[in-house]
Amino acid sequence: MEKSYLRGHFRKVPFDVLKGVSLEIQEGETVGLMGDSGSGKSTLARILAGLDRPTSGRILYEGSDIHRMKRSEFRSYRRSVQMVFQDPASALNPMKTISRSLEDVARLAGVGSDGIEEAIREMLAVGGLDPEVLRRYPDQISGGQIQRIALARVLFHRPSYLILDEPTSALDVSVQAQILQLLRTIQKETGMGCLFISHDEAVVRFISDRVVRLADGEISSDEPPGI
Ligand SMILES: Nc1ncnc2c1ncn2[C@@H]1O[C@H](COP(=O)(O)OP(=O)(O)OP(=O)(O)O)[C@@H](O)[C@H]1O
Repeated sequence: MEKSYLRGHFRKVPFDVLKGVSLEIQEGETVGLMGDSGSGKSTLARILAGLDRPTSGRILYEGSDIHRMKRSEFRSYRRSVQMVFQDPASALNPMKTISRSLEDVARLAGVGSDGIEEAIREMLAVGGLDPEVLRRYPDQISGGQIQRIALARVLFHRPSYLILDEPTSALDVSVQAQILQLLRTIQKETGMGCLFISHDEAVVRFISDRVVRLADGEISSDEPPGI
């Protein structure tokens, strides 16, 4: 798969970010993706989540090219492959309490009025969150709590795959460790496949079954030293 962006003010020149990238993630597998800043990690993540298109090449899901799917199939793909970003605060409406935001998630997932309370309880449990957070606004809770809420929200859609783009980079080391532990528990319980993007080698190695590296637009497998 290839991806080029057009660059330049007067004359647009294509800039190749991804050149012949090939990556397969098996069900239940966690692949760590490392690479320097600007190497194209987020570009690849967005393409895999169906938020952007490759310039050429295909994204196959259960054997089907996602950009040749029927609209309803593509929508279902978008639900099956969820993404968590580095700055989840921006994904929460600052004008709504956490309770209202979680209620929206449940409604969007098709939960009726009588199931909302139970859905919110489930999200709190998955994120290991105190119900106390419900009446607060996003700027009244910690970065770790926001990331737990972000995880609980996407997991409510029961995704088959989760793409995490630097999900713990903005957090203190101790909070980072708690979120990674939570992720490990969730991975074990759900059997989800994950693509975990980080520039932090220790974090990537802790969470991943295998690690790949993106450099010069290409993917190579990254073996730990000594193997
Ligand atoms: N929409 C866009 N239009 C033009 N160029 C873009 C666009 N999005 C990203 N780029 C460029 O593509 C390259 C790869 O960006 P990308 O964000 O994918 O890298 P990254 O590896 O995730 O970087 P970081 O680790 O700093 O987040 C960068 O040079 C960036 O400037």
